[in-house]
Amino acid sequence: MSESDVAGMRQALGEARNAQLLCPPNPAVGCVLVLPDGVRIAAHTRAVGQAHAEAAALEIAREMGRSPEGATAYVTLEPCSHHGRTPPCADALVAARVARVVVAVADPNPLVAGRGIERLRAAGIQVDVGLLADEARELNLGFFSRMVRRRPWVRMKIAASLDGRTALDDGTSQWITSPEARADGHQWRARAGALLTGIGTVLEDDPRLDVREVETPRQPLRVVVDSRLQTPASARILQPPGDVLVYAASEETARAGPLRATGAEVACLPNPHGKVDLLAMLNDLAARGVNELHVEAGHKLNGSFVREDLVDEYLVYLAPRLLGRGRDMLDFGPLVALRDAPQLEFLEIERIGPDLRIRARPPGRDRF
Ligand SMILES: NC(=O)C1=CN([C@@H]2O[C@H](COP(=O)(O)OP(=O)(O)OC[C@H]3O[C@@H](n4cnc5c(N)ncnc54)[C@H](OP(=O)(O)O)[C@@H]3O)[C@@H](O)[C@H]2O)C=CC1
Ligand SMILES: Nc1c(N[C@@H]2O[C@H](COP(=O)(O)O)[C@@H](O)[C@H]2O)[nH]c(=O)[nH]c1=O
Repeated sequence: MSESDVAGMRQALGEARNAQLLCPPNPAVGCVLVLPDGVRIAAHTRAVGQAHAEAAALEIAREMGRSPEGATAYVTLEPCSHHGRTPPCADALVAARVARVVVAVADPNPLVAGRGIERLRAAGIQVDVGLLADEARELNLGFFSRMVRRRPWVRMKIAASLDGRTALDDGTSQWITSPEARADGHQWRARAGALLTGIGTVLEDDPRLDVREVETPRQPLRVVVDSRLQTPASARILQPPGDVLVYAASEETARAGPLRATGAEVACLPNPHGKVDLLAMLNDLAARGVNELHVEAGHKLNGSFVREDLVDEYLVYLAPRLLGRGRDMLDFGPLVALRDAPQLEFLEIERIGPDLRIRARPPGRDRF
């Protein structure tokens, strides 16, 4: 593939990034059409139920009065071949008589993988697959996770002091990190399909757990893990905007009734210890279309996620202050030997205002 192919795909990836807040549960896809005279038309997936990237680019070409015939299309994900909420993009590209399609990565959905590419090739279109595939996959890691593993990509956000405390002993935690770091945290909230916390945090912090600090076209689903349904009907997390889902270990109707009356959904997924079954919950969230799950809970629930090896990525904000005694980040262990310590790799370390943002993953975690 040539330098201009790489440039075309880079532009398509940039387009896809612009769709990341907008289109969940659909993947964020970018498409760049390069017409035979070199004119470029770029588009990305629109909101759910509206045009996919390829259809959006073809529509722009039509509006410009330009024919896409003979064009090269750069797409960050294999064009779809099935009738979902919109018609198949592979058919639209065939009907538009494009000459060549460059695909970054094949669709991970086992039911449709490869079919779009086959459809294009069967129509005589040249199809090249695999350009900047890792970047394209990374951009939609949540969608890949839901399709392949049947669970969301779990990103755990923790805000702590440099000595690793997330609250004082009495539970006071607002605020440890700076306004800049908190706004950055909202950017990560905004791209998630769901935001999750535990009943301990609901009772101590009464969080809203919505997206306020950045502009967003959509509010994620808010999820509370609350085995015994202790969430008070007055909790701020139950207020608008957006939907709320409470996972319990027993559906005690006396407690579930008032919660449901607020509009929240209550789902019962017990584990053998009388708590919420976290893996079953992840499967359920995936079935509901959640690609990325943003966890913002206290040390107990965070610890359970780690113990069950369910965290795919850590998003840790460290403030340059010391709290001494107080709540930890993660309540798990004690480990009997250092070799048993879960191993991570740093992915990225950034300065956000006065704080540090560290992203880390278990090695090879994104290879599924
Ligand atoms: N700085 C930060 O980043 C953050 C700090 N915090 C701070 O954390 C503190 C609250 O921490 P914590 O009490 O640990 O709250 P959590 O949010 O971790 O909630 C813990 C509760 O979740 C319930 N739960 C249900 N199922 C499970 C399961 N499978 N595994 C574990 N827990 C389960 C348990 O209660 P039950 O059995 O009744 O269901 C448990 O007590 C507050 O002080 C808050 O300010 C909170 C969030 C972020
Ligand atoms: N203390 C602390 C955080 N705490 C997290 O933010 C939640 C409050 O959310 P909301 O009500 O939507 O503003 C709280 O329950 C906890 O999960 N976050 C941070 O970025 N920095 C901080 O210092």
